[in-house]
Amino acid sequence: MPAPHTSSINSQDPDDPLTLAMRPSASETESVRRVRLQREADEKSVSDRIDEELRQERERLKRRKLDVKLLLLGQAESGKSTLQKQFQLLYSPQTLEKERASWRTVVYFNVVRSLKHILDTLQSWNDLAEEYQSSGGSSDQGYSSSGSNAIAGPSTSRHRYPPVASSSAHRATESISKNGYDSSTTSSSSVGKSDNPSYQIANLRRRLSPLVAMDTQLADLLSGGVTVAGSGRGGVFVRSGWQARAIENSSSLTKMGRWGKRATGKDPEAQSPINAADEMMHNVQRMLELSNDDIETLWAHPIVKKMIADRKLKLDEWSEFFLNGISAVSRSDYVPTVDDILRARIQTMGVVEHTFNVDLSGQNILWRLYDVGGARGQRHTWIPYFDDVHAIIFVAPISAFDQYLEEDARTNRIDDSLQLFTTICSNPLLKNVHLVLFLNKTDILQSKLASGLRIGKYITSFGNRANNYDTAVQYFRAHFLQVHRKNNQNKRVLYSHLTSVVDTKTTQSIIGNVRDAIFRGYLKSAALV
Ligand SMILES: Nc1nc2c(ncn2[C@@H]2O[C@H](COP(=O)(O)OP(=O)(O)OP(=O)(O)O)[C@@H](O)[C@H]2O)c(=O)[nH]1
Ligand SMILES: [Mg+2]
Repeated sequence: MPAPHTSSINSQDPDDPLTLAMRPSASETESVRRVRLQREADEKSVSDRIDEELRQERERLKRRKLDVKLLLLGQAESGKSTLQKQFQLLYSPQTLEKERASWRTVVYFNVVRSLKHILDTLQSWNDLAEEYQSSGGSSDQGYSSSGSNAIAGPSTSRHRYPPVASSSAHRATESISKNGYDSSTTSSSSVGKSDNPSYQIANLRRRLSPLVAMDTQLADLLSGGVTVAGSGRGGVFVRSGWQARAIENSSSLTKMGRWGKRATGKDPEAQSPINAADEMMHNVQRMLELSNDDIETLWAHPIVKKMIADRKLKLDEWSEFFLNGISAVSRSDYVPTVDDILRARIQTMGVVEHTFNVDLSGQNILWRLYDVGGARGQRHTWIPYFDDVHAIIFVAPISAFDQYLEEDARTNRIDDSLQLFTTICSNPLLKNVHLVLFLNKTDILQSKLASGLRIGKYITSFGNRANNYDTAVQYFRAHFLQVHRKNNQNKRVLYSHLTSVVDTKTTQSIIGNVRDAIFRGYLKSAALV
């Protein structure tokens, strides 16, 4: 059916009132006629263009109807984006390869945030640290509120060099040399001169402060300067497209010669934001390289180890991963490996679409995978995607029994996952959707139980069950299955898997099974249409 505006211009019916109204007057001069004809031709070309756009949009929607749509849902930090990376690695490895350099910004940010968290925690416990000192950091007696300033050691005012809080990357590197970061003037061995742990920590704090001060600038670079309430210790919310910004930075860095030359300030391009970002990344890399020994010393420090063992210092999985591998990360030629990319952590903001071409039984089908932000403040953005989705993978981290939501410190994370799963299972819009449950982070569950953490301490209904992996998995699985059973009017099947989505080999084989099952459901629903 033609669009209304075309019918009014082209209508040829002589009795049509609009045609009558638009008929040229009998006294129309030649020049007026030419102008009128030109105007009508212009209007027709605009109208034809709009018609063509509408036709293309209809085509696109028709094709879109044939695409498989898959939503990844679950609370923050459950592993949705990590699972999305595994899909990407399997079906579009070249795009992950292209993004590889951009992940360096995220890894640096993860390292800097982790150092900040360690130093802040040490500082906040400094009043209680006397026993740590007197026991050489190996006491089992825990902390006492002795009121000493032991861990932080000399107060800031007694520091030989004031800590650097400059927001300028350039000033920060300058202060690194002044503060003795330069390995030719000071090395980490000077830290070890004193046997006093508080002195050691204070010294490390001072030396690492310029690097730690880069935290906000790295966050701004990743988020494009958009700060969102609820960006927690995990870091920063990023929208889709953040890689493009970071890739631009990385490629211009490569052009500069492997972090080599710095902008002189004479080149007008040096004033551009990209160059400011280049310079900042260059400085962070140099700081990391020069601080490598200090980071290793801090990370291996008996007080830090003891605080982790006593659970006074809680670190996220990515913190431990990158601090353990700091010597590789701090090298000037560091490029994140696939494993690093799978471990790197940034919070997803809103809903991000990823597309893959999947070949199945001779058919090439486009899969649209939607990765969502799982924090509470992000969940309202999911709803528009419920309309025509074919399948959902719900990711629930069952290692999180001893953790609480960052957005609500009173809610246990397993409870939150179960509540969220209830709302998904009971949503009428989703009643025919193929549902898959990933009970994720089983590797972390295993190591937490091996370290003696007791589930019953955090989840009272676990009671006196055996505190081992099989019992725990059975218990958590039963709870999720029960939620599904109670909210399953349509008698749909729930497919569940025990996963550790950082493990590429097993995850990719699970993805293969999930893909086949989703595709069977998709073919059935396509046959019904
Ligand atoms: N060890 C281990 N780490 C995991 C696993 N799954 C995810 N992670 C890590 O957990 C962190 C958070 O994972 P993400 O995939 O970013 O979490 P998300 O669900 O996308 O979080 P939001 O975007 O905030 O909703 C990352 O550092 C991952 O590497 C797992 O099975 N085992
Ligand atoms: Mg995410």
